[in-house]
Amino acid sequence: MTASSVGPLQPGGPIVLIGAGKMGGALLDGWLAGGLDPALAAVVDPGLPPEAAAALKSRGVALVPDPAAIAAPAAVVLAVKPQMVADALPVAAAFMQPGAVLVSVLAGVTSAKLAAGLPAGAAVVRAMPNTPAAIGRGITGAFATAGVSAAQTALADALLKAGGQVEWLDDEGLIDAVTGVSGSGPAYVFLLAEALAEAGVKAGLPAELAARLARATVEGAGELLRRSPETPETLRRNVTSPNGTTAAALSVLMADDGLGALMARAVAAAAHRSRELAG
Ligand SMILES: NC(=O)C1=CN([C@@H]2O[C@H](COP(=O)(O)OP(=O)(O)OC[C@H]3O[C@@H](n4cnc5c(N)ncnc54)[C@H](O)[C@@H]3O)[C@@H](O)[C@H]2O)C=CC1
Ligand SMILES: O=C(O)[C@@H]1CCC=N1
Repeated sequence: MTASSVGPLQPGGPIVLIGAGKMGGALLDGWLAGGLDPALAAVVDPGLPPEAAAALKSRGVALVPDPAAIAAPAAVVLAVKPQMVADALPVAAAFMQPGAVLVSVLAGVTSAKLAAGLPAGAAVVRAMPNTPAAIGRGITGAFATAGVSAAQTALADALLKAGGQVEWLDDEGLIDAVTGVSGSGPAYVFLLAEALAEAGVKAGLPAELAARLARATVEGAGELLRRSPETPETLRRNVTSPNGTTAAALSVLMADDGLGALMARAVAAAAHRSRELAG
């Protein structure tokens, strides 16, 4: 498993996005911000709110219900809910002309299940991004099936990298754990901000002040982690005076039944659900 190299976003043909909700929309934003010609982006999403559809059109992105309207797509990106895959996969299949690569971001839906609904021999990449992709700060785990060419892998890499870092996986089975760590992970961090604010209220702070303190603390710690060469452990130790206040808090959080055990259970539950969604 290696981090991929940086490559320019040169699709060499239209990119069809099926499902432009939170994740698909974040990816599309990344492609456009990364310089993708809007004329090369097409969206299929019958459920898009009118204002979202109008915003796409005003950016020059076509809403395309008809596969015949798109000549030789380079990639078809599938970003509907896993529960909608039976409806959306035939739509994707209709756009999958020879040479196109399907990139799926669906949690739990295996490449074998995707391939079974596509033209024989279709190239499939299974990916698990996360919502910080909306600001180019996401991280994606991706797996390319055997039929994906080097050029198609490079295109998928460039499309996913528009949302941040990409880690290519040698084993599709790792995607369930990737989902538990980074796919779902932003929610854990947002929950930390919520829980810290609630704890502040319980400790006597006004709610709005507690929310501001908690939010800025999560933001600041995340940014420090980003900019510092130090490990999370060293940064944690830097906060912790011997026998001080942080040590008192960490004796709770790092107890045997503390955050480590809780996080392990949470990630295992997400990975288990990902395997369940695979059916
Ligand atoms: N939201 C997240 O943090 C992440 C989501 N994912 C995956 O991304 C996928 C989408 O999730 P969200 O964006 O959160 O959901 P969402 O509900 O925001 O977006 C799904 C979109 O698909 C559209 N859609 C439904 N049926 C369709 C069809 N037959 N044809 C075309 N479009 C159709 C809906 O109108 C909607 O706009 C899921 O499979 C999820 O597992 C992956 C990583 C992170
Ligand atoms: O909750 C979910 O199922 C999706 C996949 C990872 C993040 N959101």
